[in-house]
Amino acid sequence: MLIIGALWLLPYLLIIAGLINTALKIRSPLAKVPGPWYTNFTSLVLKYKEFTHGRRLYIHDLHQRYGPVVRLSPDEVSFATVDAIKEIYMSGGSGYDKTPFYSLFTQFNTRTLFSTLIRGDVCTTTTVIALEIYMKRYLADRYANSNVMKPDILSGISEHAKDFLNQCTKACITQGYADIYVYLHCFALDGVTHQLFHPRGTHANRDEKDYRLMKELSYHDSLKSNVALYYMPWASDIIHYFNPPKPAPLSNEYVLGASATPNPSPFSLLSKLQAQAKATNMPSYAVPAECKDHLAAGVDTTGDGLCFLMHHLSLPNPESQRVQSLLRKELIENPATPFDQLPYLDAVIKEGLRCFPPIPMSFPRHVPQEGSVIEGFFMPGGTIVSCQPYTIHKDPNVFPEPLQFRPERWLNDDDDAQAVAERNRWFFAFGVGGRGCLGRHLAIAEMKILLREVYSKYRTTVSSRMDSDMEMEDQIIASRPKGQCCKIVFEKI
Ligand code: HEM
Repeated sequence: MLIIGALWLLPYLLIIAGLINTALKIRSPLAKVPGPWYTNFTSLVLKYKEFTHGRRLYIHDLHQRYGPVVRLSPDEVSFATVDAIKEIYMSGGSGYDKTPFYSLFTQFNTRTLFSTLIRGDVCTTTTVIALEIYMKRYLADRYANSNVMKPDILSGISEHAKDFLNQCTKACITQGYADIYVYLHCFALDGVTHQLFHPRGTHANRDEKDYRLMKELSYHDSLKSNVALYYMPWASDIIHYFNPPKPAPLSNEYVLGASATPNPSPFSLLSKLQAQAKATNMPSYAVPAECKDHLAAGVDTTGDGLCFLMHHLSLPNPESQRVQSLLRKELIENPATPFDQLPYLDAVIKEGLRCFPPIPMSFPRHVPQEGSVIEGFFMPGGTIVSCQPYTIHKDPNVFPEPLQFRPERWLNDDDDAQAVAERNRWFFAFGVGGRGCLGRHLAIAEMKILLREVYSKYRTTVSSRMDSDMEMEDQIIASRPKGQCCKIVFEKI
């Protein structure tokens, strides 16, 4: 009775709570950060943009309007300068830890290198104690350039590049074009599994079962349920009820089986992980979970990056044709030069990753508890801060005419060495610092070997039957060609 009698107070209490909340927001240090007025009070617009594949472009647009520091929500700020990159990602383990966003990437309910948030992180929501950051140092030698450049690894990648070209030329004979999106993702799967599991790597451009495995990995649409899970982990049962997680029987079966292979090749990641598992009491799922993580990290990234790049080189405009001809000239004139000593090839790959970074979206981190000053603004502890390659790579002061695809901007003879060095500092496609990409050398070797295989023998053009959208479409962290199809004609030279 008393409670019902006091109900008339409720609207007043809500108004007072609202006013206190507003006053706190206005007094928050983040109120000083440039950004639309509503981002001081709500994250709803940002969440809506994330839910509708629009986060990256929304943030980019805000940077163009408000400058290099932009408030995205009452507790999130985006930066677009190299000094901010240094502070957030390279402060030598200073405590800008990954946010719980990365919990979306656990594998077999186990945290892995990519989804571990902090040093010595102990997983509370899932079943197993995390792999710690030291694991990265331990595994790093498998991805070091000196390991990737071993003949056993390079010959495997070359073989897979030949399979790719073989599929494309066969498809051109039978249907007049090749859907390179499919065959490039097969190539990326084969390349990464060669490194992970040899001799149990896949041959997706030859083998029907491996091809289906690639399809399972690369053709999914899980953005909305992942965004919902991130913001409402407590509602996971309801979210899964309405949007059940896509089963991945082929990849799970493959990874579990391959991870148990006895005596994998000494250069493989698996050999190192198995040695570690023997020497320590690593939980049983840690080895397959780590392998699945690297599989996921290495397929869409390399496949999408190559797809955007080859599509661009094949466009029917004089500039694309010019770049393709120059690339071919370098490859034909230097058949015996190792692929990592071809400057124009290197510049083409770099420019491709600048214009079309496969992970173009922010890599979110938490400000350490004591707070920090970034670009002159105080960020309270716990603020989410990030930079996104999509915006970093388009700064016109560093990359003049940023929308133009110009490999020459990476060559010393085009400009002075200082400008090129500065551009390298702003190159952010693989992230940087302690949590930067582990597979970068492998990815670059794969891309170079494939482009050499194709462009030293073939001219490529976009097919007249190309009817798919090649716009970048945001997924949860990566972006892929929207239509997931890219029809290219291969013509022997
Ligand atoms: C063009 C291809 C690739 C691109 C653009 C790329 C990009 C990235 C980026 C931006 C990050 C950091 C993300 C963040 O900080 O949130 C990352 C992390 C990572 N990448 Fe890659 N990646 C590529 C290929 C690969 C490959 C082939 C592998 C391995 C087989 C791999 C394994 C990893 C791993 C394990 C991490 C997590 C590192 C950590 O958290 O300490 N990546 N990658």
